[in-house]
Amino acid sequence: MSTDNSDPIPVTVLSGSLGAGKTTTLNHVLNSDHELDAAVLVNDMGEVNVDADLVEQESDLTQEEKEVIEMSNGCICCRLRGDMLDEVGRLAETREFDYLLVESSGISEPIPVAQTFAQGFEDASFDPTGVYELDTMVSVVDAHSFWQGFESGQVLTDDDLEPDDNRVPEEVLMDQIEFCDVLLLNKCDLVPDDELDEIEAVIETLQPQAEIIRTEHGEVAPEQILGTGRFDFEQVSQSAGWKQELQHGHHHDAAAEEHGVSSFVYERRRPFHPERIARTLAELPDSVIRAKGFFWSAGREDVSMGLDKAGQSVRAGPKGQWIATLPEPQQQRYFAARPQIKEEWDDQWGDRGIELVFIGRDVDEEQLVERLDECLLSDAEMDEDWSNYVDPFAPDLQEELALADQ
Ligand SMILES: Nc1nc2c(ncn2[C@@H]2O[C@H](COP(=O)(O)OP(=O)(O)OP(=O)(O)O)[C@@H](O)[C@H]2O)c(=O)[nH]1
Repeated sequence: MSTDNSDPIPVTVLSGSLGAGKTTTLNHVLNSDHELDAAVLVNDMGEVNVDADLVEQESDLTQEEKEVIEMSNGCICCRLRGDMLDEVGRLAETREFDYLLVESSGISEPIPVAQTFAQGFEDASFDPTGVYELDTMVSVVDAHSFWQGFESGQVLTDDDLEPDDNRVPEEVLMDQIEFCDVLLLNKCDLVPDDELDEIEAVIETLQPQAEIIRTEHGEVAPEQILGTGRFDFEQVSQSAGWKQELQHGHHHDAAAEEHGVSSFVYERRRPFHPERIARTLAELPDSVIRAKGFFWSAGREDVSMGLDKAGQSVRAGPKGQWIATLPEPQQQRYFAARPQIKEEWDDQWGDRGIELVFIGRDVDEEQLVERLDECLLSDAEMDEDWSNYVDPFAPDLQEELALADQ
């Protein structure tokens, strides 16, 4: 069976940390669905592409039925975005197959891969839109090393990533959890059930919309990750728990609460004292797994500061603009689109304020709120000249938050 030439070829992308079980899952699916006429694109960081050999060896499918394209020495999401499109373009022209499976390497990030398929890539010779259609974004998460995954504290080396990209493994893991349609919690054979329940409660809070499937040795039914039709760029971009919480308010999840997993929004219309909040953010308790949002730092009325905490990694710094600093016509457009902004407008400060989401396990919410409140300017400080305050934040979010005396 092969697809009609005019139908777009569905694509499933598997992301996941190194060793999470992507290849194992891929082999399981290829071996259990013999009707499937799939091309497999494997992107691996190593010089020798072991994964492609594995896929070839273990699958009964003949070379004619299945094409394995190896791509080495780079990460799909950056250097090889163009190369990946060249390959899938060549595949689309010369081979007939029903389905494209992409295994992206351990540190590659799911969002750029999805963007490449959904929107193409400016410098590439091949435009995938209309030829390919992203069907399902799958993230394979290693249950056995789940907690360590948020504690790496490592910095990826220059060899792993583009020079302007200095993200740490827990941030990439967070993207994999937050940006997927189906999440395979793999290696469940190595973890006791009560701990799996706990891990699942955390994942559900970080990512309330994906389907979570527990697996052992990647044993998933092919139809759970192929031809699901679940992918929708807009929807998945909005699916992260912190975004849902900011946009739609708090949602009670009994299962999560039973396991001590909670989330809340901290919202104030007053600036933080820059040094106090920098210290507090740098010292957030380990129980806070995820924090995200924006805040107003006194003395920096020109920009909104962003906060992005994933596991041990914390970034805070200038992120965006306040609507209050935009030219009048642009402000009017915001008011028209979101009347709530106008309703909450402050005569003096406009939309400046604080909105931070915290997600964690066994977080002492009361204590954290108290600590954050202490970082707000006092009434006396509100009348001070804020321009004398020291700004401890880096000029952008490229650097992790670190305090000089720590
Ligand atoms: N115990 C156990 N081992 C597993 C499971 N799934 C995979 N493994 C083993 O974990 C190791 C890594 O699995 P792979 O499928 O190669 O992982 P990967 O995500 O493709 O790894 P990279 O391609 O290196 O990023 C292999 O030795 C697998 O046999 C599982 O569910 N349980």
